[in-house]
Amino acid sequence: MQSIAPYVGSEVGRLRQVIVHRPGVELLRLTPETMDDLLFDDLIWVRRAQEEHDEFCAVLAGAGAEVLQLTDLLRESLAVPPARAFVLDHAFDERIHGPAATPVLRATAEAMDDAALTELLIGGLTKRELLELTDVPSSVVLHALGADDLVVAPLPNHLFTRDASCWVYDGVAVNSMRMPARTRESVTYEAIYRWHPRFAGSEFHRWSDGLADGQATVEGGDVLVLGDGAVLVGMSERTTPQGVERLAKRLFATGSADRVVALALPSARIFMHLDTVMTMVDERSFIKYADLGMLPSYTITPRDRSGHDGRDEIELDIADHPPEQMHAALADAMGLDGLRILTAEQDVHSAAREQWDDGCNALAIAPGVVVTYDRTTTSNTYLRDSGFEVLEVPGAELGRGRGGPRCMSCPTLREGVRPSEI
Ligand SMILES: NC(=O)NCCC[C@H](N)C(=O)O
Repeated sequence: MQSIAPYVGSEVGRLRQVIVHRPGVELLRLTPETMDDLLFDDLIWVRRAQEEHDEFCAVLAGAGAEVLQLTDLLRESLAVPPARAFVLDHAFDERIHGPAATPVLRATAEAMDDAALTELLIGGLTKRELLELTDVPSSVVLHALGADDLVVAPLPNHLFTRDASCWVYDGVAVNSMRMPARTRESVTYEAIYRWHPRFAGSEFHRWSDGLADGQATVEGGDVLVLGDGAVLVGMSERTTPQGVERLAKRLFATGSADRVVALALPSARIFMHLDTVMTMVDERSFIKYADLGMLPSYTITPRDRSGHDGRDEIELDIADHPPEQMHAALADAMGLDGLRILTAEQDVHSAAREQWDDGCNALAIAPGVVVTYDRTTTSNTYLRDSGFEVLEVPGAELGRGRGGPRCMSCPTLREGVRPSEI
């Protein structure tokens, strides 16, 4: 097993290792009644989504990246007794399942082998399935559920491995998630990074405390590792100023970064994460949704630390930038004279449709080489005409969860770039 320490030095450097999640039984739990709460806009044809995802993985592997499946990592982590205990402690909760059902659920799960437990944790469990496994004492919570209602919620958004954890330089944020449907995803990553043999033996920093962070939510779709000590964070529907502040302080305390640009996005589902409207495609270029416009931003830097020590002592300097300075502020943080902003010319309806279909959610696998969905034809053609290599993957089914190639990838090893030398 490879034991190179995880490190993500940039947004666009060569991708060496990445965590993905092949969609599975959890997507079969979506129904017209549950899909809204589970943050999907439509039901998925799961077999086709799996084929699409397999093509996505083949493109990443073909480009030289080691592709790690989240399911494998979780299953292998569960073989480590403290990881198993941690996951069981966090998956079943009296506040959700009630005091009568919780110990029974936990004991039922504890008796499962690692593969079955992995499927339960990601795929969820209905009352009928539970009753096939065990006798349940009188539980008002279970009594009130229909036979096919879910007792343990599925995690269909694990498909978007980017969000619940993100690596920034030599550390990882296991994120506190904004939406209830996604909070348990952080438990999976905690187990993997703390106990999976691939990660447990490596030294890396922690940029957040995941489940304990409460309102200080950050989601990886809002975090862009610009390279050379700079980070861009979208304050969005999902990422709060509290989360940005904690991330900045921790990054500065270790010296892993010294510039964080926070961009104030509108709080709306179409702009749910920064990477749904703006992604980096080479060392100085960003693809940007036409209707995003110019937004206010702040550049956060560490104040001179003389006289202080210890990470809690880090103080921040915050420089405000009005909307018209958005690109200049970003370029400045990157040590560049200017940025190349790529926005395809198309009518407003077509632009809105392509954004919704993740046309801006490009995953760079090397500078100037990006993976996108095939359906965003205008954006893809525009990128090619602008000199980029575009590797298309099918997204007819995967796209219904509102995430594209960047959302579906959590890089764990990626080379750095030095924008200031471009
Ligand atoms: N980075 C991303 O934009 N991820 C896509 C997340 C989609 C998911 N259905 C969600 O609403 O959280």
